[in-house]
Amino acid sequence: MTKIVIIGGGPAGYEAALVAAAYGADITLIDSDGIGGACVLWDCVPSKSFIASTGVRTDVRRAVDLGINLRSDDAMVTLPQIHQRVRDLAFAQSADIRSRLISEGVTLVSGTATLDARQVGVGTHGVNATLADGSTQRYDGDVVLIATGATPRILPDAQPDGERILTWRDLYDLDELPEHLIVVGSGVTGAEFVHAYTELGVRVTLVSSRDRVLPHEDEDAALVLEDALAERGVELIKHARADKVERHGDSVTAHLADGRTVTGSHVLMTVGSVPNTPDLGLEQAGVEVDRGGYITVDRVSRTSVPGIYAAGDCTGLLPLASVAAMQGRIAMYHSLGEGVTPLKLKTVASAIFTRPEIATVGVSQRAIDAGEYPARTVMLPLATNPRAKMSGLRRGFVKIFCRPATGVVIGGVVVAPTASELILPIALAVQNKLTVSDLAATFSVYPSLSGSVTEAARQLVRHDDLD
Ligand SMILES: Cc1cc2nc3c(=O)[nH]c(=O)nc-3n(C[C@H](O)[C@H](O)[C@H](O)COP(=O)(O)OP(=O)(O)OC[C@H]3O[C@@H](n4cnc5c(N)ncnc54)[C@H](O)[C@@H]3O)c2cc1C
Ligand SMILES: NC(=O)c1ccc[n+]([C@@H]2O[C@H](COP(=O)([O-])OP(=O)(O)OC[C@H]3O[C@@H](n4cnc5c(N)ncnc54)[C@H](O)[C@@H]3O)[C@@H](O)[C@H]2O)c1
Repeated sequence: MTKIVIIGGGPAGYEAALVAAAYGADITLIDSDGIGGACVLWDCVPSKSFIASTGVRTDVRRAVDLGINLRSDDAMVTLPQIHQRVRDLAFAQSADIRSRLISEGVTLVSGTATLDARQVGVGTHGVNATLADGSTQRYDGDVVLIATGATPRILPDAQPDGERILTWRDLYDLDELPEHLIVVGSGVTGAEFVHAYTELGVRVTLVSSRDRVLPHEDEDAALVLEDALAERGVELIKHARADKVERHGDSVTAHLADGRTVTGSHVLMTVGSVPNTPDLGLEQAGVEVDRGGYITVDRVSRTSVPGIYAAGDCTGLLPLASVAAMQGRIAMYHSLGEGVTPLKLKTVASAIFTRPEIATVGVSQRAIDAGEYPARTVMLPLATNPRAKMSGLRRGFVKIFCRPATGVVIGGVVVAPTASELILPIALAVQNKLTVSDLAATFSVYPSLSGSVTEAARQLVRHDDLD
């Protein structure tokens, strides 16, 4: 029986354990902070649960456009209740995953693991775990999977105090809403929290080091969001890098590199993450890392040491829960000698949970514009969609990209309130190499927002696609 030791109980680690259990492997999973990982306990699940509450206020705010007079100011926010709901959901999901792992026969160890550089025999790797009582325990595996995730990046001169200078993991401990929240960093995490707090009626200032919000995402989509945020009163400070954050009593001041300052009641630092790799004993074990500390892996999750695999945010390939889980599963299939399809990032679908949501899959507009992929493209505003008109939606679009000659769909972007759901038909097309003709010939419900997906495909169909 193959002995597998997994370090880290997030999506990369627990999904790997479930796959390996199905093949009858002997699995030990060691986690320091809780099953489900940062994904379930601090990052993805809590933020999406929090945003679900703020979304109710979005609907209340928009109700007036549809003839229902609800004043969003009257929709009182009970912050402790929202935070309790967020925590309850996170802990319940963690408990669910824990029970499932135990029922599949996975041995769970609560402790902090490091690789043991001492090789016991050819092809056996040692892992030492420091347990809660301070004792250490050694576990040997034919295969080791490192899935230790990442931690919020902290700027040396902006140390979080958990009260006014915050990372996103501190937010659910606040007793009251900030009066004026400064968000530093306009990536996906920053954008989602700017959206959420604005919906709760908080004054928000966003400090962006670039010329726009979401610098790595589709530009047209980012501009729609920027416009929506501006309408809700968000102040965007562009080309601004925060060097230092200082607290004076009940206020905080962010000092920008060009000398400007921004003062508010709280600051939320969303300046990215760093991999949890420094204390794992990687160097002694010969596992290669890159300059950022991310573990170098190939498309089947192998590290530089045979038998040691790595998956998820500690590899820095694409920090998404779905990708982490897939890397973990791939590692197990490969190590157990099962058939495996190497990771293909070009088919990954992802979404940003703002209002409107932004969802993307496949090749980006930027790559097409840069000439990396020849493509035919279409951008169809939702304003032309009957369901959008009925629901009073003013913003959003569907983009589809296809190969010039064959019409095979290679990517797409959806900006809509439910873009995270609407991206699926385009993701299916990308994954299965369907053509725009295939999409165009598919019945969509009338009236529906997904009708814009089939309509956009129809606009890309050329007569020669139909030959
Ligand atoms: C605010 C935010 C929102 C996000 N929202 C989404 C989203 O909506 N959708 C999406 O797909 N992705 C989202 N992500 C990304 C997603 O959370 C990560 O990609 C995912 O958590 C990666 O999973 P992982 O298994 O690699 O690591 P993690 O979930 O970080 O789990 C790693 C685990 O390993 C443990 N560990 C670390 N070191 C050791 C050690 N030495 N010994 C034992 N255990 C150890 C950690 O404590 C942790 O429990 C979001 C990220 C952030 C920051
Ligand atoms: N909905 C989702 O799926 C979701 C949500 C959140 C995060 N994520 C994942 O996490 C990844 C990381 O996202 P993120 O937003 O946490 O990090 P990020 O690294 O993508 O963005 C951080 C931003 O902060 C800026 N920045 C860094 N230092 C700064 C400074 N001193 N002053 C001002 N700005 C500064 C950077 O230029 C960057 O634009 C995403 O790419 C995504 O894969 C996913």
